[in-house]
Amino acid sequence: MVRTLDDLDAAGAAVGVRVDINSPIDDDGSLADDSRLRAHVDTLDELAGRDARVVVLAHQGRPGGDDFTTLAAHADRLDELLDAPVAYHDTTFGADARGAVGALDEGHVLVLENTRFYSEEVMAFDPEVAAETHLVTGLAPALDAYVNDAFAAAHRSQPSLVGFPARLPGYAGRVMERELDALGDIGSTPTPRVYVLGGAKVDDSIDVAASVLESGLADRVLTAGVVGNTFLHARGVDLGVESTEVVKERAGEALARAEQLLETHGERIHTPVDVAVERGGERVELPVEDLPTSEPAMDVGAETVAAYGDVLADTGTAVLNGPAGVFEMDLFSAGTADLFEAARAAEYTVVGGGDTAAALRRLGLSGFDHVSTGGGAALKLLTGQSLPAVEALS
Ligand SMILES: Nc1ncnc2c1ncn2[C@@H]1O[C@H](COP(=O)(O)OP(=O)(O)OP(=O)(O)O)[C@@H](O)[C@H]1O
Ligand SMILES: O=C(O)[C@H](O)COP(=O)(O)O
Repeated sequence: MVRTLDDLDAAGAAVGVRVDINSPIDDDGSLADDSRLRAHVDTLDELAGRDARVVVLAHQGRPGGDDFTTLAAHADRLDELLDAPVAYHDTTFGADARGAVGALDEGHVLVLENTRFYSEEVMAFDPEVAAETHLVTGLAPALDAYVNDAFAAAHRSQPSLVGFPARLPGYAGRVMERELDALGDIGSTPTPRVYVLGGAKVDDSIDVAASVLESGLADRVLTAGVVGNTFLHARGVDLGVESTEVVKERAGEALARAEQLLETHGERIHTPVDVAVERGGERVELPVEDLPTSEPAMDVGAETVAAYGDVLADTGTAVLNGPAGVFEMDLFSAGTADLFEAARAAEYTVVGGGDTAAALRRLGLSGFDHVSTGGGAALKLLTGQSLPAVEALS
């Protein structure tokens, strides 16, 4: 059982709060999207409002990436979003950081530097070993408690995620609590359970399909996007040169696994019955029987949405991951918009995936029971696996 903020005596305490505010960064170093910061406002304002001294720990990007930057801009934006005053400090652990935490007033928030500026934080550790890292031993003495609100990073075993709770009393923040409530026990949600797998991370989606079909978590898998094209190809449909190239590039060795899955669970895996292409600047929908075509298949067609809609209307739980087409282009957004709309007919709907959440925002889709802040972390829970950072809290 994970303790929550309801169990924490916050007043006057120095509380380290691990959040996931890893965000897209513009060329000039500013934040291109602040939705991940907004997600943590409740947790941070609640703690500050309860007179905690709030110390924010977070990562941004990976070493070597263009988005691997300081958290100064994140602190500035949090200062605008939170009721509490927010300051930034340019180290994460050591005497300097401990001094800044010691000087922090009750009800104030201090954002420490990007945890991944330190090499230990890009490695995976068992919690007992993570508790001995410089990052943890160099900051924990200044803290009274640790809150993990970083659901989207909870599939990582890095020191800031699994090391602190070995040294300090650990609690789940409000984001973590909501995500675990919605996704933590997917096996007890209403049945039949249908996984709708789209998007372009084909190998990941094939892993998910294999896992949920074999464990029985999924009664059916509906495929769309490049994932759908891959299963069509694996079923022996010739999509045409362009789409076949994308499928081979995206699926790689996973293509053979898709073929095996069709052999063992083929009757539970649904593939598109029509696809949309661009012809003379117009959207044209082609039945699968009319393939191959020289244009790339960029979306599912209306017949597919109707067929999948029939399945979803009799569904207990719909789990949606990945858009049904290239939703970023107006010509190919209909499949995603209409399929997600149809999924709302299910008794309980959960949506996971970073690009999927962006698609919902862009297409103005709402009304799902739960939209996860996490990609990889959500998928782990949705395939019935546990998360190291949550285990470390328990
Ligand atoms: N038929 C298609 N052809 C090419 N690209 C497609 C097609 N269908 C969907 N996509 C692309 O798939 C991308 C999103 O796929 P992805 O698997 O990354 O989604 P996600 O699971 O929500 O994201 P994440 O796993 O990063 O949280 C979009 O950029 C979209 O344009
Ligand atoms: O954006 C994410 O998925 C999380 O912040 C985890 O980031 P990572 O994949 O670089 O560990």
